[in-house]
Amino acid sequence: MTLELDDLRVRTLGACRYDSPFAEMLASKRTSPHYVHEDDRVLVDDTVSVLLSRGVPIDQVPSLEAAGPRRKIYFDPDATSVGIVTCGGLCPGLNDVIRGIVQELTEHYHVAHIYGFRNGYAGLTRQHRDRVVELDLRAVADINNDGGTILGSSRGDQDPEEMVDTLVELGIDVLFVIGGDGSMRGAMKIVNTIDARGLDIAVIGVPKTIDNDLPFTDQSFGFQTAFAQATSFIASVFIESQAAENGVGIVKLMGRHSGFIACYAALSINDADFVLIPEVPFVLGGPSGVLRRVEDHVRRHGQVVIVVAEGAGQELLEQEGRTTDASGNTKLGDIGLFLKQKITDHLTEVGLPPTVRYLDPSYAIRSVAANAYDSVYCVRLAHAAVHAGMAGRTETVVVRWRRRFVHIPMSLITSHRNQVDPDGDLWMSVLEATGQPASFTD
Ligand SMILES: Nc1ncnc2c1ncn2[C@@H]1O[C@H](COP(=O)(O)OP(=O)(O)O)[C@@H](O)[C@H]1O
Ligand SMILES: O=P(O)(O)OC[C@H]1O[C@](O)(COP(=O)(O)O)[C@@H](O)[C@@H]1O
Ligand SMILES: [Mg+2]
Repeated sequence: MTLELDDLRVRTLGACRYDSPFAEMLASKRTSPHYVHEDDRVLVDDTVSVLLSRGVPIDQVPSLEAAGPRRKIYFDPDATSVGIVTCGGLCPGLNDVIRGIVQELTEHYHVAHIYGFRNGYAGLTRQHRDRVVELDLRAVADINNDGGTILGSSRGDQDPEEMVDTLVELGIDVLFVIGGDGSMRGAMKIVNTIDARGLDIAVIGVPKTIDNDLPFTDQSFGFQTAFAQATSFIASVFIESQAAENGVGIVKLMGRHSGFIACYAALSINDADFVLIPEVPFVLGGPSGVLRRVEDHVRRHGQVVIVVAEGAGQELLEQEGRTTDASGNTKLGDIGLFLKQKITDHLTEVGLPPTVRYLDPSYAIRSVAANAYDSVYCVRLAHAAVHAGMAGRTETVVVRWRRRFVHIPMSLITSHRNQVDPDGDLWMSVLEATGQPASFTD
Protein backbone atom coordinates (compact mmCIF):
# COMPACT_ATOMS: atom_id res chain seq x y z
CA MET A 1 0.00 0.00 0.00
CA THR A 2 1.33 3.44 -0.91
CA LEU A 3 1.48 5.51 2.23
CA GLU A 4 2.68 9.07 2.56
CA LEU A 5 3.50 10.57 5.93
CA ASP A 6 0.70 13.09 5.40
CA ASP A 7 -1.90 10.28 5.07
CA LEU A 8 -1.03 9.29 8.63
CA ARG A 9 -1.45 12.63 10.35
CA VAL A 10 -4.45 12.79 12.65
CA ARG A 11 -6.76 15.78 13.00
CA THR A 12 -6.82 18.03 16.05
CA LEU A 13 -9.63 20.40 16.94
CA GLY A 14 -7.22 23.13 18.05
CA ALA A 15 -4.40 24.13 20.34
CA CYS A 16 -4.22 22.44 23.74
CA ARG A 17 -4.54 25.14 26.41
CA TYR A 18 -5.51 23.29 29.57
CA ASP A 19 -3.17 21.57 31.96
CA SER A 20 -3.40 17.83 31.82
CA PRO A 21 -3.84 15.86 35.05
CA PHE A 22 -0.84 13.87 33.83
CA ALA A 23 1.42 16.90 33.32
CA GLU A 24 3.48 16.30 36.43
CA MET A 25 3.92 12.61 35.79
CA LEU A 26 4.96 13.29 32.18
CA ALA A 27 7.46 16.01 33.07
CA SER A 28 10.16 13.49 33.94
CA LYS A 29 9.55 11.10 31.06
CA ARG A 30 11.94 10.68 28.17
CA THR A 31 11.64 8.52 25.09
CA SER A 32 12.99 5.07 25.90
CA PRO A 33 12.60 1.61 24.39
CA HIS A 34 9.53 1.28 26.59
CA TYR A 35 8.06 4.75 26.33
CA VAL A 36 7.33 6.82 23.26
CA HIS A 37 7.31 10.54 23.97
CA GLU A 38 4.24 12.44 22.79
CA ASP A 39 6.34 14.29 20.21
CA ASP A 40 7.99 11.14 18.91
CA ARG A 41 6.48 8.97 16.15
CA VAL A 42 6.20 5.22 15.66
CA LEU A 43 7.37 3.68 12.38
CA VAL A 44 4.78 1.95 10.24
CA ASP A 45 7.27 -0.46 8.70
CA ASP A 46 9.48 -2.89 10.57
CA THR A 47 11.64 -4.49 7.94
CA VAL A 48 14.77 -3.06 6.41
CA SER A 49 13.65 -3.98 2.90
CA VAL A 50 10.34 -2.11 3.13
CA LEU A 51 11.96 0.90 4.78
CA LEU A 52 14.61 1.03 2.05
CA SER A 53 11.97 0.66 -0.65
CA ARG A 54 10.31 3.88 0.60
CA GLY A 55 13.38 5.72 -0.71
CA VAL A 56 12.93 8.74 1.57
CA PRO A 57 14.93 10.11 4.52
CA ILE A 58 14.14 8.61 7.92
CA ASP A 59 12.14 11.65 9.09
CA GLN A 60 9.84 11.28 6.10
CA VAL A 61 9.12 7.55 6.24
CA PRO A 62 5.53 6.66 7.17
CA SER A 63 5.07 7.05 10.90
CA LEU A 64 2.25 7.35 13.43
CA GLU A 65 1.56 9.67 16.32
CA ALA A 66 2.13 7.99 19.67
CA ALA A 67 -0.96 7.57 21.83
CA GLY A 68 -0.98 8.39 25.53
CA PRO A 69 -1.47 11.32 27.88
CA ARG A 70 -0.47 14.81 26.77
CA ARG A 71 1.05 17.56 28.93
CA LYS A 72 -1.64 19.96 27.74
CA ILE A 73 -5.19 19.10 26.71
CA TYR A 74 -7.83 20.69 24.51
CA PHE A 75 -10.98 20.28 26.58
CA ASP A 76 -11.51 21.82 30.00
CA PRO A 77 -12.35 18.67 31.99
CA ASP A 78 -14.76 20.36 34.40
CA ALA A 79 -16.86 21.55 31.49
CA THR A 80 -16.59 18.42 29.36
CA SER A 81 -19.34 15.92 28.61
CA VAL A 82 -18.64 12.66 26.91
CA GLY A 83 -20.68 10.02 25.05
CA ILE A 84 -19.96 6.32 24.52
CA VAL A 85 -21.59 4.02 21.98
CA THR A 86 -20.94 0.37 21.04
CA CYS A 87 -22.01 -0.74 17.55
CA GLY A 88 -21.99 -3.84 15.35
CA GLY A 89 -21.43 -7.48 16.33
CA LEU A 90 -20.44 -8.42 19.85
CA CYS A 91 -16.85 -8.99 20.81
CA PRO A 92 -15.24 -10.03 24.11
CA GLY A 93 -13.95 -6.97 25.95
CA LEU A 94 -16.57 -4.39 25.02
CA ASN A 95 -17.46 -3.94 28.67
CA ASP A 96 -13.79 -3.65 29.61
CA VAL A 97 -13.38 -0.79 27.13
CA ILE A 98 -16.49 1.00 28.43
CA ARG A 99 -15.30 0.53 32.00
CA GLY A 100 -11.78 1.72 31.20
CA ILE A 101 -13.08 4.87 29.49
CA VAL A 102 -15.43 5.70 32.35
CA GLN A 103 -12.79 5.06 35.02
CA GLU A 104 -10.13 7.14 33.29
CA LEU A 105 -12.50 10.04 32.62
CA THR A 106 -13.82 9.97 36.17
CA GLU A 107 -10.76 9.25 38.26
CA HIS A 108 -8.19 11.31 36.38
CA TYR A 109 -9.91 13.91 34.22
CA HIS A 110 -12.98 14.42 36.45
CA VAL A 111 -15.21 15.25 33.49
CA ALA A 112 -18.67 16.67 34.08
CA HIS A 113 -20.85 13.98 32.49
CA ILE A 114 -20.45 10.61 30.78
CA TYR A 115 -23.44 9.40 28.77
CA GLY A 116 -23.95 5.93 27.36
CA PHE A 117 -26.07 5.56 24.21
CA ARG A 118 -28.18 2.42 24.12
CA ASN A 119 -28.13 -0.09 21.27
CA GLY A 120 -25.57 1.36 18.94
CA TYR A 121 -26.23 4.31 16.66
CA ALA A 122 -29.96 3.76 17.13
CA GLY A 123 -29.46 5.16 20.63
CA LEU A 124 -28.41 8.51 19.15
CA THR A 125 -31.61 8.93 17.16
CA ARG A 126 -34.47 11.19 18.22
CA GLN A 127 -36.69 8.20 18.88
CA HIS A 128 -34.33 6.65 21.45
CA ARG A 129 -32.80 9.75 22.98
CA ASP A 130 -34.66 9.13 26.26
CA ARG A 131 -32.81 5.82 26.68
CA VAL A 132 -29.48 7.55 27.26
CA VAL A 133 -27.88 6.49 30.55
CA GLU A 134 -25.44 8.41 32.70
CA LEU A 135 -22.36 6.34 33.47
CA ASP A 136 -20.33 6.58 36.65
CA LEU A 137 -17.92 4.35 38.54
CA ARG A 138 -20.71 2.44 40.17
CA ALA A 139 -22.45 1.74 36.85
CA VAL A 140 -19.31 0.11 35.45
CA ALA A 141 -17.98 -1.44 38.68
CA ASP A 142 -17.78 -5.10 37.64
CA ILE A 143 -19.15 -5.12 34.09
CA ASN A 144 -15.86 -6.61 32.87
CA ASN A 145 -16.95 -9.93 34.33
CA ASP A 146 -19.64 -10.21 31.67
CA GLY A 147 -19.56 -10.67 27.93
CA GLY A 148 -21.55 -8.46 25.58
CA THR A 149 -21.94 -4.75 26.22
CA ILE A 150 -23.95 -3.07 28.97
CA LEU A 151 -24.91 -0.43 26.41
CA GLY A 152 -26.27 -2.92 23.89
CA SER A 153 -25.46 -2.77 20.19
CA SER A 154 -27.18 -2.79 16.80
CA ARG A 155 -26.72 -2.87 13.08
CA GLY A 156 -28.52 -0.60 10.64
CA ASP A 157 -28.10 2.90 9.21
CA GLN A 158 -29.05 6.02 11.12
CA ASP A 159 -29.26 9.62 9.98
CA PRO A 160 -26.05 11.49 10.94
CA GLU A 161 -27.94 14.81 11.19
CA GLU A 162 -30.22 13.33 13.81
CA MET A 163 -27.31 11.77 15.69
CA VAL A 164 -25.44 15.08 15.78
CA ASP A 165 -28.63 16.80 17.00
CA THR A 166 -28.50 14.43 19.97
CA LEU A 167 -24.83 15.23 20.65
CA VAL A 168 -25.65 18.94 20.61
CA GLU A 169 -28.73 18.52 22.81
CA LEU A 170 -26.70 16.68 25.46
CA GLY A 171 -23.74 19.03 25.12
CA ILE A 172 -21.37 16.21 24.19
CA ASP A 173 -17.77 17.28 23.55
CA VAL A 174 -16.22 13.90 22.85
CA LEU A 175 -17.95 10.85 21.35
CA PHE A 176 -16.26 7.46 21.75
CA VAL A 177 -17.34 4.92 19.15
CA ILE A 178 -16.41 1.34 19.93
CA GLY A 179 -17.07 -0.56 16.74
CA GLY A 180 -15.87 -2.18 13.56
CA ASP A 181 -15.43 -1.02 9.98
CA GLY A 182 -19.13 -0.19 9.58
CA SER A 183 -19.15 1.80 12.83
CA MET A 184 -16.11 3.77 11.72
CA ARG A 185 -17.82 4.58 8.39
CA GLY A 186 -20.80 5.78 10.43
CA ALA A 187 -18.47 7.77 12.71
CA MET A 188 -16.93 9.52 9.71
CA LYS A 189 -20.39 10.60 8.60
CA ILE A 190 -20.97 12.01 12.08
CA VAL A 191 -17.64 13.86 11.79
CA ASN A 192 -18.64 15.28 8.39
CA THR A 193 -21.89 16.57 9.86
CA ILE A 194 -20.06 18.05 12.87
CA ASP A 195 -17.66 19.79 10.46
CA ALA A 196 -20.45 21.06 8.22
CA ARG A 197 -22.12 22.65 11.23
CA GLY A 198 -18.85 24.08 12.55
CA LEU A 199 -19.17 22.25 15.88
CA ASP A 200 -16.38 21.59 18.35
CA ILE A 201 -16.97 17.89 18.99
CA ALA A 202 -14.27 15.22 18.89
CA VAL A 203 -15.00 11.69 17.63
CA ILE A 204 -12.62 8.92 18.70
CA GLY A 205 -12.85 5.32 17.54
CA VAL A 206 -11.85 2.17 19.39
CA PRO A 207 -11.65 -0.58 16.75
CA LYS A 208 -13.64 -3.73 17.49
CA THR A 209 -13.91 -6.99 15.57
CA ILE A 210 -13.47 -10.60 16.54
CA ASP A 211 -12.61 -11.34 12.92
CA ASN A 212 -9.33 -9.40 13.38
CA ASP A 213 -9.88 -7.95 9.92
CA LEU A 214 -9.22 -4.27 10.70
CA PRO A 215 -5.94 -2.96 9.31
CA PHE A 216 -3.27 -1.02 11.23
CA THR A 217 -3.89 -2.98 14.36
CA ASP A 218 -1.71 -5.87 15.51
CA GLN A 219 -4.60 -7.94 16.71
CA SER A 220 -8.03 -6.67 17.66
CA PHE A 221 -9.20 -6.86 21.27
CA GLY A 222 -11.32 -9.90 22.07
CA PHE A 223 -9.76 -11.88 19.25
CA GLN A 224 -7.57 -13.90 21.58
CA THR A 225 -10.51 -14.72 23.85
CA ALA A 226 -12.65 -15.69 20.86
CA PHE A 227 -10.22 -18.08 19.26
CA ALA A 228 -9.43 -19.63 22.64
CA GLN A 229 -13.16 -20.36 23.01
CA ALA A 230 -13.15 -21.92 19.57
CA THR A 231 -10.47 -24.46 20.49
CA SER A 232 -12.78 -26.41 22.78
CA PHE A 233 -15.14 -27.05 19.86
CA ILE A 234 -12.29 -28.37 17.74
CA ALA A 235 -11.25 -30.62 20.63
CA SER A 236 -14.81 -31.96 20.85
CA VAL A 237 -15.13 -32.92 17.22
CA PHE A 238 -11.63 -34.40 17.30
CA ILE A 239 -12.58 -36.73 20.16
CA GLU A 240 -15.87 -37.60 18.48
CA SER A 241 -14.16 -38.29 15.17
CA GLN A 242 -11.62 -40.57 16.84
CA ALA A 243 -14.32 -42.65 18.48
CA ALA A 244 -16.31 -43.22 15.30
CA GLU A 245 -15.68 -45.26 12.20
CA ASN A 246 -14.69 -42.91 9.39
CA GLY A 247 -15.17 -40.08 11.84
CA VAL A 248 -15.41 -36.61 10.35
CA GLY A 249 -15.35 -33.53 12.55
CA ILE A 250 -16.19 -30.14 11.06
CA VAL A 251 -16.14 -26.84 12.95
CA LYS A 252 -17.33 -23.65 11.28
CA LEU A 253 -15.93 -20.50 12.85
CA MET A 254 -16.72 -16.82 12.37
CA GLY A 255 -14.64 -14.87 9.91
CA ARG A 256 -16.58 -13.11 7.21
CA HIS A 257 -13.66 -12.13 5.00
CA SER A 258 -10.64 -13.21 7.00
CA GLY A 259 -9.67 -16.59 8.36
CA PHE A 260 -7.72 -15.46 11.43
CA ILE A 261 -9.98 -17.15 13.99
CA ALA A 262 -9.84 -20.43 12.05
CA CYS A 263 -6.05 -20.26 11.72
CA TYR A 264 -5.33 -19.35 15.34
CA ALA A 265 -7.84 -21.77 16.82
CA ALA A 266 -6.50 -24.58 14.64
CA LEU A 267 -2.89 -23.76 15.52
CA SER A 268 -3.55 -23.52 19.22
CA ILE A 269 -4.97 -27.03 19.49
CA ASN A 270 -3.30 -28.66 16.51
CA ASP A 271 -6.03 -31.31 16.03
CA ALA A 272 -7.20 -29.94 12.69
CA ASP A 273 -6.15 -31.68 9.50
CA PHE A 274 -7.55 -29.07 7.14
CA VAL A 275 -8.14 -25.36 7.62
CA LEU A 276 -10.22 -23.62 4.97
CA ILE A 277 -10.25 -19.81 4.87
CA PRO A 278 -11.65 -17.12 2.55
CA GLU A 279 -8.17 -15.98 1.50
CA VAL A 280 -7.24 -19.37 0.02
CA PRO A 281 -9.75 -20.57 -2.60
CA PHE A 282 -10.29 -24.30 -2.99
CA VAL A 283 -12.08 -26.75 -5.25
CA LEU A 284 -13.98 -29.80 -4.05
CA GLY A 285 -13.59 -32.22 -6.95
CA GLY A 286 -10.62 -33.65 -8.82
CA PRO A 287 -7.51 -35.47 -7.63
CA SER A 288 -6.26 -32.49 -5.59
CA GLY A 289 -9.62 -31.18 -4.44
CA VAL A 290 -10.79 -31.12 -0.82
CA LEU A 291 -12.99 -34.22 -1.13
CA ARG A 292 -10.19 -36.44 -2.38
CA ARG A 293 -7.78 -35.12 0.27
CA VAL A 294 -10.33 -35.76 3.00
CA GLU A 295 -10.92 -39.25 1.66
CA ASP A 296 -7.17 -39.98 1.64
CA HIS A 297 -6.90 -38.77 5.23
CA VAL A 298 -9.78 -40.94 6.39
CA ARG A 299 -8.27 -43.99 4.61
CA ARG A 300 -4.92 -43.43 6.31
CA HIS A 301 -6.03 -42.29 9.79
CA GLY A 302 -9.62 -43.44 10.13
CA GLN A 303 -10.77 -39.91 10.88
CA VAL A 304 -10.39 -36.27 9.90
CA VAL A 305 -11.00 -32.82 11.39
CA ILE A 306 -11.77 -29.75 9.27
CA VAL A 307 -11.91 -26.18 10.50
CA VAL A 308 -13.67 -23.84 8.11
CA ALA A 309 -14.09 -20.07 8.34
CA GLU A 310 -17.60 -18.91 7.52
CA GLY A 311 -16.41 -16.82 4.58
CA ALA A 312 -14.43 -19.65 2.95
CA GLY A 313 -15.47 -21.16 -0.37
CA GLN A 314 -18.33 -18.73 -0.91
CA GLU A 315 -17.72 -18.96 -4.65
CA LEU A 316 -18.80 -22.63 -4.48
CA LEU A 317 -22.19 -21.76 -3.06
CA GLU A 318 -25.26 -20.57 -4.91
CA GLN A 319 -24.78 -16.82 -5.33
CA GLU A 320 -28.30 -15.93 -6.41
CA GLY A 321 -30.55 -14.20 -3.97
CA ARG A 322 -27.62 -13.03 -1.83
CA THR A 323 -28.98 -10.58 0.72
CA THR A 324 -27.46 -8.08 3.10
CA ASP A 325 -27.98 -7.40 6.79
CA ALA A 326 -29.29 -4.09 8.16
CA SER A 327 -25.80 -2.59 7.99
CA GLY A 328 -25.27 -3.61 4.38
CA ASN A 329 -22.97 -6.56 5.12
CA THR A 330 -23.47 -9.44 2.69
CA LYS A 331 -25.16 -12.45 4.28
CA LEU A 332 -23.02 -15.47 3.61
CA GLY A 333 -24.01 -18.91 2.41
CA ASP A 334 -23.49 -21.73 4.91
CA ILE A 335 -20.18 -23.29 3.87
CA GLY A 336 -20.21 -25.57 6.92
CA LEU A 337 -23.43 -27.35 6.10
CA PHE A 338 -22.46 -27.43 2.42
CA LEU A 339 -19.16 -29.17 3.22
CA LYS A 340 -20.87 -31.54 5.62
CA GLN A 341 -23.22 -32.66 2.84
CA LYS A 342 -20.56 -32.90 0.15
CA ILE A 343 -18.14 -34.86 2.36
CA THR A 344 -20.90 -37.21 3.54
CA ASP A 345 -21.95 -37.89 -0.07
CA HIS A 346 -18.39 -38.39 -1.28
CA LEU A 347 -17.23 -40.70 1.51
CA THR A 348 -20.40 -42.75 1.21
CA GLU A 349 -19.86 -43.05 -2.53
CA VAL A 350 -16.26 -44.28 -2.13
CA GLY A 351 -17.26 -46.90 0.44
CA LEU A 352 -16.30 -45.05 3.60
CA PRO A 353 -19.71 -44.13 5.06
CA PRO A 354 -18.80 -41.49 7.62
CA THR A 355 -19.99 -40.44 11.05
CA VAL A 356 -20.01 -36.66 10.78
CA ARG A 357 -19.95 -34.33 13.79
CA TYR A 358 -20.62 -30.78 12.76
CA LEU A 359 -20.36 -27.82 15.14
CA ASP A 360 -21.10 -24.17 14.42
CA PRO A 361 -20.18 -22.42 17.68
CA SER A 362 -20.94 -19.05 16.12
CA TYR A 363 -22.08 -16.65 18.89
CA ALA A 364 -20.64 -18.90 21.61
CA ILE A 365 -17.14 -17.63 20.87
CA ARG A 366 -17.88 -13.92 20.78
CA SER A 367 -20.38 -13.44 23.60
CA VAL A 368 -18.05 -14.40 26.44
CA ALA A 369 -16.15 -12.12 28.83
CA ALA A 370 -12.62 -11.15 27.82
CA ASN A 371 -9.73 -13.23 29.13
CA ALA A 372 -7.05 -11.58 31.26
CA TYR A 373 -4.86 -10.75 28.27
CA ASP A 374 -7.69 -9.07 26.37
CA SER A 375 -8.82 -7.23 29.51
CA VAL A 376 -5.40 -5.63 29.83
CA TYR A 377 -5.43 -4.75 26.15
CA CYS A 378 -8.93 -3.24 26.44
CA VAL A 379 -8.12 -1.06 29.41
CA ARG A 380 -5.00 0.26 27.71
CA LEU A 381 -6.95 1.04 24.53
CA ALA A 382 -9.58 2.76 26.67
CA HIS A 383 -6.94 4.94 28.34
CA ALA A 384 -5.42 5.82 24.97
CA ALA A 385 -8.85 6.74 23.60
CA VAL A 386 -9.57 9.03 26.55
CA HIS A 387 -6.20 10.79 26.24
CA ALA A 388 -6.75 11.27 22.50
CA GLY A 389 -10.24 12.71 23.02
CA MET A 390 -9.25 15.05 25.84
CA ALA A 391 -6.32 16.29 23.73
CA GLY A 392 -8.80 17.25 21.00
CA ARG A 393 -7.90 14.60 18.47
CA THR A 394 -10.83 13.84 16.20
CA GLU A 395 -11.67 11.48 13.34
CA THR A 396 -8.98 9.44 15.04
CA VAL A 397 -8.78 5.78 15.99
CA VAL A 398 -6.53 4.40 18.72
CA VAL A 399 -4.79 1.17 17.81
CA ARG A 400 -1.87 -0.96 18.88
CA TRP A 401 0.60 -1.21 16.03
CA ARG A 402 3.73 -3.27 16.43
CA ARG A 403 3.10 -3.27 20.18
CA ARG A 404 2.88 0.55 20.46
CA PHE A 405 -0.35 2.39 21.11
CA VAL A 406 -0.76 4.97 18.35
CA HIS A 407 -3.29 7.26 16.66
CA ILE A 408 -4.40 6.73 13.10
CA PRO A 409 -6.82 8.72 10.93
CA MET A 410 -10.25 7.05 10.91
CA SER A 411 -10.29 6.74 7.13
CA LEU A 412 -7.33 4.36 7.26
CA ILE A 413 -9.11 1.80 9.39
CA THR A 414 -11.72 1.37 6.64
CA SER A 415 -9.24 1.68 3.77
CA HIS A 416 -8.75 -2.04 3.38
CA ARG A 417 -9.11 -5.31 5.21
CA ASN A 418 -6.61 -7.22 7.27
CA GLN A 419 -6.45 -10.72 5.81
CA VAL A 420 -4.38 -13.85 6.21
CA ASP A 421 -1.59 -13.58 3.66
CA PRO A 422 -1.38 -16.88 1.72
CA ASP A 423 2.32 -16.08 1.26
CA GLY A 424 2.85 -15.07 4.86
CA ASP A 425 4.20 -16.68 8.01
CA LEU A 426 0.83 -17.39 9.63
CA TRP A 427 -0.51 -19.45 6.74
CA MET A 428 2.86 -21.19 6.51
CA SER A 429 2.48 -22.20 10.17
CA VAL A 430 -1.01 -23.55 9.46
CA LEU A 431 0.31 -25.62 6.55
CA GLU A 432 3.13 -26.93 8.75
CA ALA A 433 0.81 -27.81 11.62
CA THR A 434 -1.94 -29.47 9.58
CA GLY A 435 0.17 -31.00 6.85
CA GLN A 436 -2.45 -29.95 4.34
CA PRO A 437 -1.35 -29.05 0.79
CA ALA A 438 -0.65 -25.43 -0.08
CA SER A 439 -3.57 -25.47 -2.48
CA PHE A 440 -6.55 -27.61 -3.46
CA THR A 441 -6.67 -27.18 -7.19
CA ASP A 442 -7.76 -29.43 -10.07
N1 LIG B 1 -21.19 3.11 5.17
C1 LIG B 1 -21.79 3.41 6.31
N2 LIG B 1 -22.24 4.65 6.56
C2 LIG B 1 -22.84 4.97 7.72
N3 LIG B 1 -23.08 4.08 8.73
C3 LIG B 1 -22.65 2.82 8.53
C4 LIG B 1 -22.00 2.41 7.34
N4 LIG B 1 -21.70 1.10 7.43
C5 LIG B 1 -22.17 0.70 8.64
N5 LIG B 1 -22.73 1.74 9.30
C6 LIG B 1 -23.37 1.68 10.61
O1 LIG B 1 -22.45 1.34 11.63
C7 LIG B 1 -23.06 0.46 12.57
C8 LIG B 1 -22.24 -0.80 12.72
O2 LIG B 1 -21.94 -1.36 11.45
P1 LIG B 1 -21.82 -2.93 11.23
O3 LIG B 1 -21.33 -3.15 9.85
O4 LIG B 1 -23.09 -3.58 11.62
O5 LIG B 1 -20.78 -3.41 12.33
P2 LIG B 1 -19.24 -3.16 12.51
O6 LIG B 1 -19.05 -1.78 12.96
O7 LIG B 1 -18.88 -4.15 13.54
O8 LIG B 1 -18.59 -3.42 11.19
C9 LIG B 1 -24.47 0.19 12.07
O9 LIG B 1 -25.38 1.02 12.75
C10 LIG B 1 -24.39 0.56 10.60
O10 LIG B 1 -25.60 1.00 10.05
O1 LIG C 1 -25.14 -12.40 13.22
P1 LIG C 1 -24.53 -11.06 13.32
O2 LIG C 1 -24.69 -10.40 14.63
O3 LIG C 1 -24.93 -10.16 12.20
O4 LIG C 1 -22.96 -11.25 13.21
C1 LIG C 1 -22.30 -12.09 12.32
C2 LIG C 1 -20.97 -11.51 11.95
O5 LIG C 1 -20.36 -10.78 12.98
C3 LIG C 1 -18.98 -11.03 13.00
O6 LIG C 1 -18.67 -11.70 14.19
C4 LIG C 1 -18.16 -9.78 13.02
O7 LIG C 1 -18.74 -8.78 12.27
P2 LIG C 1 -18.58 -7.25 12.66
O8 LIG C 1 -17.14 -7.07 13.01
O9 LIG C 1 -18.97 -6.52 11.42
O10 LIG C 1 -19.47 -6.96 13.79
C5 LIG C 1 -18.70 -11.88 11.77
O11 LIG C 1 -17.70 -12.80 11.97
C6 LIG C 1 -20.01 -12.55 11.56
O12 LIG C 1 -20.19 -12.87 10.22
MG1 LIG D 1 -17.87 -5.07 10.11
